[in-house]
Amino acid sequence: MLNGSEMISSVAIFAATAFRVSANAAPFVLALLTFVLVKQHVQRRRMPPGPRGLPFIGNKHQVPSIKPWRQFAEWNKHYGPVVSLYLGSTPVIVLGTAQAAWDLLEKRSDIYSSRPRFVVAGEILSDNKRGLMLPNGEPWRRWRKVLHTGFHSRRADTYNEIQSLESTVLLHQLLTEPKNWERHIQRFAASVATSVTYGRRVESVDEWIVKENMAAMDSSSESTSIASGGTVLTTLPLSIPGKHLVESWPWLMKLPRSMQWFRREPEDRRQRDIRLLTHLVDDVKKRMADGTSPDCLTSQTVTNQSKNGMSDLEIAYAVSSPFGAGIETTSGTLCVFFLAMLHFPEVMKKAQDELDKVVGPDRLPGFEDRDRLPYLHALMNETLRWRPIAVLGGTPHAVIADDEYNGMYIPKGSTVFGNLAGIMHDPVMFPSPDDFRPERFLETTDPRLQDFDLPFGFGRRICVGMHLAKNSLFITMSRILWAFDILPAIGGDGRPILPDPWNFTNGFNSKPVSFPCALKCRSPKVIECIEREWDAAKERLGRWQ
Ligand code: HEM
Repeated sequence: MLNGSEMISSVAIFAATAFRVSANAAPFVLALLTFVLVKQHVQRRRMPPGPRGLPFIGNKHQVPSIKPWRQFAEWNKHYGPVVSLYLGSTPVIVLGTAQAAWDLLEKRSDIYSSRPRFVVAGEILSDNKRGLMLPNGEPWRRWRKVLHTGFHSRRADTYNEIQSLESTVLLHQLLTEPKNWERHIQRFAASVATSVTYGRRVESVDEWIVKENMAAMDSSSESTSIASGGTVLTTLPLSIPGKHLVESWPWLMKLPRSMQWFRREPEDRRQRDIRLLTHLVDDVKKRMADGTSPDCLTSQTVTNQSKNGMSDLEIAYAVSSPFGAGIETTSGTLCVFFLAMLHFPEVMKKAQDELDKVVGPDRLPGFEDRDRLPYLHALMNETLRWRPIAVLGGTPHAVIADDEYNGMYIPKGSTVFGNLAGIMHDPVMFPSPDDFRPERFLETTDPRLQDFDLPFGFGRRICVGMHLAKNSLFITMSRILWAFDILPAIGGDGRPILPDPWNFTNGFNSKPVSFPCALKCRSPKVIECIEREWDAAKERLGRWQ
């Protein structure tokens, strides 16, 4: 929807432009506008079905800025698995079933793997150095290769040691300070990210490296949200009046630089980001030189600089990607896990029975138990399905050539959302979708569900940190359930507090709004084991200090 400042600025610009247009040019402009409208109307009739919009603004007024994925899912229910709409002059395609998303974003990924234009976050804020927002092309391929080399399946397993040690720290924190469970989870996710990226762990989410990086990522994801198909996904308060406008009217970039009011704040932020990201890489280089840096994404990428052909600055931006993409997604999914355990205690009990049988009370579960814990594995998949954090499928895709799907025309330049919030609740693929039933992943013979990658996106853009994320989820979920019963907190009136299972944040990633819960240690042996393992872990963690 157009906000107040957008509306005022649009009218002002339109009036100023109209004023300058001479009387002779007016008929030409009118003809041009009519042509655009007629073309859009004709094109729209061949496109997938969808809600009727208005001239110029399209469906902007119908897309809520709060949790737009819910409206998208409603439209998919009403119009079918492929829906089209317009946000301003940008055609938008919303995919509401996994099949439609696989058919287009995977099978045709040669044309569906680009990104929409991100004027503020991509071009101004990061000078096109944040790969998540880069269109399909050589710079994105170089960026992606660095991250793929750092996090492909076998390489991700080389980080098991730090994930295991960090999850031991997490258990100890949950044991000694259970009230702050959410903060401990965030610290775990942040520390895994800094360790695998810069070979340096963090003791607290208040450490500057986390705070500074999160601030950099926040400003980037704020602008990304705004750009994702016009004003959809606007979630954070905007500090730059009229910043939206340049996403809808990129020709404003052609104004003399001094008149581009929307530039100043992101450009200042860019200088700050460059200083921070360069400092982090320099620190790793220094530790590489004196032989104290553990193997990490930055050390690998710096070592291979002549092969990957990237500049120092490109490397600094590329290796920072796990911060933006990996912390909130991992910690948010773990919060969903806590929420689900409160609502479905019978599932928790089943997983604990499996852990007791396979692991027993005398040692912590480890990565070596992975293949012998099928129910736990199914529980992890069900957590990712029940409430996907990347509600709209992460950053939207863009299609770079005209296409046709089941007789429907999809124009080049469309923004495409794989609406995971809707897809994961498609009752045909997931019967009784609101239930939390890990069994659905054990009963299925569908290989796409047995090897469940759907929560991680599609095609060439599929989450590059998927294996690392799955390892983090496995080790934390198995150890937490092995050690604790997750129970509702007790309110002042003596009654259990059960949080609303739909109370989620608005935003690019949507996670449960903070809620209290109680953690009860399952046996005295568990406490002994956590204390023992924590003592042993402290020394080994020294490598990542
Ligand atoms: C539970 C945790 C996670 C979930 C649910 C998740 C989900 C996603 C999704 C849905 C996408 C969009 C894919 C698409 O465009 O089709 C994505 C992209 C991405 N993810 Fe993750 N992610 C998680 C953890 C991580 C971690 C730990 C890392 C870091 C190592 C990471 C790095 C990335 C990157 C760099 C991209 C952009 C890929 C590109 O544009 O080519 N993610 N993720």
